[in-house]
Amino acid sequence: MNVMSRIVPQPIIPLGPADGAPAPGLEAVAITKRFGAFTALDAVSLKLRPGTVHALLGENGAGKSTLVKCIMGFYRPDEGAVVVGDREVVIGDPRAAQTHGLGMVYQHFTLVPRMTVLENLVMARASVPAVIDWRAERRRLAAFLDTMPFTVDVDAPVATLAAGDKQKAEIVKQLYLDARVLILDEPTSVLTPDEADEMLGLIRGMALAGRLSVLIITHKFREVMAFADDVTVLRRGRLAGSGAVADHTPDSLARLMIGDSSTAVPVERRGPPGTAARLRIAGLRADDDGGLPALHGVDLTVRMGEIVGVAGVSGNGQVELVQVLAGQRAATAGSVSIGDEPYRATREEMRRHKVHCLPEEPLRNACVPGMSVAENMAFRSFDEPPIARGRWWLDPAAMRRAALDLIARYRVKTTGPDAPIATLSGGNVQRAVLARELSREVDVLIAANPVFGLDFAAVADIHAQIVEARNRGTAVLLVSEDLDELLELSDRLVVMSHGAIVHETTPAAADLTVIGRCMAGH
Ligand SMILES: Nc1ncnc2c1ncn2[C@@H]1O[C@H](COP(=O)(O)OP(=O)(O)OP(=O)(O)O)[C@@H](O)[C@H]1O
Repeated sequence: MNVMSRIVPQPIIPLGPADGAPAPGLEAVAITKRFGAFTALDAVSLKLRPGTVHALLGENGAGKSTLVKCIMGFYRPDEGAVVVGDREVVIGDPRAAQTHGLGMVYQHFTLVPRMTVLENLVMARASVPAVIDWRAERRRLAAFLDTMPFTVDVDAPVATLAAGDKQKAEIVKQLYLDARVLILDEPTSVLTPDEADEMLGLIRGMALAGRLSVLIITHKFREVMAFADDVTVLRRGRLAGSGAVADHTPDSLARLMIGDSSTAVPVERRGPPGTAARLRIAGLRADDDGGLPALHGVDLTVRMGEIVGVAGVSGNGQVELVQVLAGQRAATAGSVSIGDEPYRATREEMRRHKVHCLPEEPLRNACVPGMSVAENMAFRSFDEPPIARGRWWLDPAAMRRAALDLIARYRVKTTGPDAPIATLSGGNVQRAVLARELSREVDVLIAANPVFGLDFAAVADIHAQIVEARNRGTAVLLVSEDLDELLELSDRLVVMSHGAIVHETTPAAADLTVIGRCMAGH
């Protein structure tokens, strides 16, 4: 335990969630939210019934996060009200949401990795005593966990937990903070399908038992159909439909989400991959941020016109591999070559070999959040005509024109090319980066979870573009945590575990049990 662990007796405070009172419902009534001249939510209402799971659906940029942020006090709605139980409440900030029994679990983990679960939970409380009685806190948490349908190792540092356990710890944290209405923003996107089902099953069980009311943002119809009682669908900031899930099918939900717009037709892989190796990785080693070895000698070849899928549980070196190939991390040993030339991922080499990267978390890893959409879209082209004029000058009008073209072609939802890219919805940041990277000639494409957080129409679009690039001869290294995506798109599939390639197969010959075992490190 850390330096704060001085032991001083403290009274044990009773915990709310196990006190037997049923969880309240939540209502958002005619919420309107404007950003300048843009109306992100237009009189949207949503009713979460007590003790139920309610799915919130909508394409990227439909307004789901904005609605949730209005409920949780991150934003003040311009009009409308929030009702918890039978009382209208004004939630000025997220701390106030906590006092009304509202808790939020995000897509990305928020617990401090180096602290234990217990330390995280105690430190997250609204008021933390100056001197903490860790023994009493531990007893209190153990008693609380006894009332839960799952266990979490409270003494484990969060960094050592598997993704599913981290997400459980995030949920435990909210319940420990007395949340009775839980809002989950794409909670399963970092989990394997089994972990997702387990977590959603537990949540649903707790809702059925009346301990929780749950609002869940998700893009996965399967999860809606299997785990939600009710559904609300948003389209372009308006309510498109709502009702019991039992009255819907995935098709009817898809229609509510996108109206009459069409989705991309799947593209078949045409012809066998080329014979010439384009990207060759040999004995590649690299350290992680903490200086510990993350890549232990990766050997991998991608041919022209081939998609090589890299499967694996996150945290097995995939991030470091992509970073080395993108020039964001130095290798400690081994080599990478493109064609017959050594490749060190300098800007000049990336341009010459037409190497393009779609990293994870593009807002963090591939954008400057405060810069405009147009500027971010020009990162690849600002020093070339027509945007560059001579050696020193940029032509802002040419940059804007190029951005307007990409915004239209890649259907990026933004108020315009001058908007800071951080104001776009998560999915639309992703689209903007994809537009920048895929709209040029691409010989080598390195993509890490390229459809993470995208709605189903955008997923179809991006998948079609990746396969089209492959059919044109691009060598594609596709790193993904979604095995279905890899099986659908790849010519060849490898499994990465503990920083090395441990298995190779084709999708046709793939044995899921073997892949699962390799992913688990056995
Ligand atoms: N702070 C802000 N300033 C300006 N516009 C914003 C801001 N926050 C959100 N928007 C806009 O509001 C709209 C709704 O965004 P929101 O993030 O709610 O969408 P979403 O449905 O959650 O999408 P995704 O599935 O991509 O996460 C988007 O067009 C977005 O650009």
